[in-house]
Amino acid sequence: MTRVVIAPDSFKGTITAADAAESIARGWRSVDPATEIVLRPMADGGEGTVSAFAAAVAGSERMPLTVDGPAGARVETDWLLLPASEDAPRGTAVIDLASTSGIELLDELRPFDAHSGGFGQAIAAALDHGVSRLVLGIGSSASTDGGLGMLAALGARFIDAEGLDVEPGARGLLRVAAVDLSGLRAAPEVLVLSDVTNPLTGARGAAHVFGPQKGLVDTADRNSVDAALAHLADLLGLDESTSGAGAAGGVGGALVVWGARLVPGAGEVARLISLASEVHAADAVITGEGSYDGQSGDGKVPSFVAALAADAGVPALIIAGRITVDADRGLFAASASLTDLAGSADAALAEPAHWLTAAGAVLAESVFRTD
Ligand SMILES: Nc1ncnc2c1ncn2[C@@H]1O[C@H](COP(=O)(O)OP(=O)(O)O)[C@@H](O)[C@H]1O
Ligand SMILES: O=C(O)[C@@H](CO)OP(=O)(O)O
Repeated sequence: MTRVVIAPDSFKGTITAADAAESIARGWRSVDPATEIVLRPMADGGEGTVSAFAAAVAGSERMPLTVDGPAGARVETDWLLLPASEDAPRGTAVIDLASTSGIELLDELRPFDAHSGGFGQAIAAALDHGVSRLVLGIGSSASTDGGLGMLAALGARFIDAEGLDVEPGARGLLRVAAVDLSGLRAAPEVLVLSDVTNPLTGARGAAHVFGPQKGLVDTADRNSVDAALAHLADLLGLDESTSGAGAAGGVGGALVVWGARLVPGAGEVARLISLASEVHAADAVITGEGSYDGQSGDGKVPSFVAALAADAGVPALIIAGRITVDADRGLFAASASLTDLAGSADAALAEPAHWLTAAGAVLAESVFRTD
């Protein structure tokens, strides 16, 4: 083993992608100091997307602003201004929803009241600045509001049966009777990096798949929100089956209505950091995320990196905070779970860097045992 690429996503709630990659490298080097290690922290549109661009694009500038967070309290955040280029003469704004309306900004889950308004406010700020192009990362959201909050911040109106504006969040979504897009700001060129490819509704849709992690724990509640998303799609003329429309609680679908183009985020970030050529030149690639589970096949970082590795004929290895029984282990030549190594989820969550280093060593040993 002479060259190893380490390309994890962040481990949500515990450690950034960059720190995770360094910790894994430390563990690998403790087994084989001679291996050349290439660090390529990844993101998929969810948290860490702006950071990945900031690290990769020279001359980019953080633009601070304050928005209404997912629970209403003000959040100090920023968007990223990429330098002007031939095809974007007034610059490109990169904004991630995780930094304005993300689940990690909540003190407690608010399945009916959390909303995506702050993301719309940040987009409006970038439009006010006059940028030529928007690159929007979506994922890691706190809400299932169908993108109502975001579109409202951009000038749309969502009206109840009495003709009044509905309240923010899924609570308002459940009562929408009509939409008025006449005041919606015009979209420039908008590229959306989506962390998942799920449709808006149904068994693989926003409410049923990502609702529970946001607090929509009752099946009856998820069914109501799912039906409300379907109604919203009808009103907006959106095809519910659009790939990625179910990302970030339906923000993906709302952005399609605004005229955006949705692409799988992992692929776009990988292109930016030249991951494919690094993987081709490697003897193995290590990826990872907090929870490697049944959702991870839908365009998330580990399955994307595994596909790149398969194309290159290079073995892929995975480290995750936990690996559930429904996860597809078959994509990887070896795996390590921090929860198993630490003996409990609490222990793994308490010291992520320590257990990532241990996992890096375990994977290196497994490779050298079979060499
Ligand atoms: N160090 C860790 N040890 C154990 N589990 C972790 C660790 N870090 C994150 N997790 C688990 O991973 C979950 C987040 O999953 P992750 O894959 O990072 O995000 P997502 O699936 O939303 O992209 C957390 O809720 C937590 O349960
Ligand atoms: O925000 C969400 O609804 C989901 C899917 O986009 O993101 P994550 O799986 O990262 O929590």
